[in-house]
Amino acid sequence: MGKEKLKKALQEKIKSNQNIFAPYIMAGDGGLDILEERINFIQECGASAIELGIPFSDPVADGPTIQEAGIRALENGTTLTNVLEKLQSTKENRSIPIVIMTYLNPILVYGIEKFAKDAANAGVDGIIIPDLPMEEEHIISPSLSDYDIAFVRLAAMTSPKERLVELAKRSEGFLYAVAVNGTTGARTKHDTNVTSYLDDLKKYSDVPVLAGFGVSNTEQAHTLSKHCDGVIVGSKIVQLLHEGRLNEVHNLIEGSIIVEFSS
Ligand SMILES: O=P(O)(O)OC[C@@H](O)[C@@H](O)c1c[nH]c2ccccc12
Repeated sequence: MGKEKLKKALQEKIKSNQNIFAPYIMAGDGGLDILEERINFIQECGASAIELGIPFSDPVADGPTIQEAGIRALENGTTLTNVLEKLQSTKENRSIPIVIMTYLNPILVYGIEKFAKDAANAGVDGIIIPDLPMEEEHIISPSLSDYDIAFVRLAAMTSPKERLVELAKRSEGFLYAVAVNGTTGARTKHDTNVTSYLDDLKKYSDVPVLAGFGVSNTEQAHTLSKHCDGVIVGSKIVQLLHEGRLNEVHNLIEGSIIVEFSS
């Protein structure tokens, strides 16, 4: 469970020479009743892990696509509590690691210790908290550690080298390399300096490095994966799922993980 499960799932992909692909989905978008079905579908498409977003009223790091998905989920009555309950009641049917992405506030409201305990019990393997700076993370890291939940850190392109080195050292499960200066949202290309940023993070990190923000097609996934271990795709996946374009989700995941040999 937990850290070990996440580590193993990612290492397996790396060993079999595939790129890692971790889709982000918004819990409760389309109703909590279809969450299990969506997780199973993504698992079957060959994803290595799922980043599961908890909807929040003030999602400062998110662009329009994920903001709108969050509003739909909140309107459906989705809360951290009922997401954890759903994960708990369906955990036997799932093998793919789950990483929860939530802003800090819902955890504070829930209670830090109780959150770590209930999340572990629900089969949550890792967590990402984008609005919790490194200087404040001691409020939660001991509880996560007690319950064996991997605490994934986010690296930003604007951070100085020493900070990136420290974040890489602390990160558990994988290191999330934010690949744009801005909010989440599908883009068709990245700045050219992203590649050297990823190369640097690979040097600093003992855990896999995954690039996220702005990835929306297989070409970008391949380009970025040459400089790290794989990608996280949010907005594009959220949009395709919302529109019921499951075939395209499948093609995006499958087409991104398979490394083509160039002659
Ligand atoms: O949507 P994009 O551009 O594909 O980016 C990934 C992203 O959605 C997901 O990882 C995420 C959604 N909300 C976040 C907030 C902070 C950090 C990361 C996230």
